[in-house]
Amino acid sequence: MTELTLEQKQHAYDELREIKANLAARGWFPATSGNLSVRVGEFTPDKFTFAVTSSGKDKSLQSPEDFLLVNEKGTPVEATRLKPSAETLIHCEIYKYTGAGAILHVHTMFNNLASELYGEEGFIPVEGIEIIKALNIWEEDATIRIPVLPNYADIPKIAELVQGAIVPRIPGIVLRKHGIYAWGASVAEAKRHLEAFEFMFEYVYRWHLLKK
Ligand SMILES: CSC[C@@H](O)[C@@H](O)C(=O)COP(=O)(O)O
Ligand SMILES: [Zn+2]
Repeated sequence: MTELTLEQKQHAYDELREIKANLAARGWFPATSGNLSVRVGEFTPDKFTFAVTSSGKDKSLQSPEDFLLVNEKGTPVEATRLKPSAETLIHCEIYKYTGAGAILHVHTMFNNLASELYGEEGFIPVEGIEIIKALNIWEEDATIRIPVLPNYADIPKIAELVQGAIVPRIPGIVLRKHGIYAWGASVAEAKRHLEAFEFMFEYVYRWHLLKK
């Protein structure tokens, strides 16, 4: 596998900086929550590198210590005192089993509420709303199920469940009362998917209240 160039690394950090500021402006990183990553360079399911947010940072602020490069095991590939996101192993599993190019994780009120509303079912059903097309699902009145996993404190225990939870046409997994991981081939695609999911969660929750 060829070495990453400085330009590749800088490009990944620039992309992360831009999407981080965009999502922060929406209030999608309350209380230091959330993490983001972009894959860099060559990919095989057993060997890849990605840039990820460092752990515990206020993601609404910018600093020179916001990102670092890690390998497919979530281990830093360069000497650094930065710690990768506590949830890096979940990113590792998503990359391994989807080959995605970028992953965005946010905690929002609506993803937490929807995850709890359907937590026992293990998926959030979304029926027939137009924005499903943003996931590249074009059939009329499509019904989709967004997977929900339990929110164990032990991240490796969650990571073990990721492979089995991935539904090929649904680029996202929700952790119950925690948040969503949305991915795509690029940052732009992951952002479109994330925005669509968040719209769906708000719809599902509000519709649930209206129906009563
Ligand atoms: C401060 S609550 C959020 C964390 O526990 C975690 O869920 C999270 O999303 C951010 O962790 P981080 O290690 O900064 O990537
Ligand atoms: Zn989180």
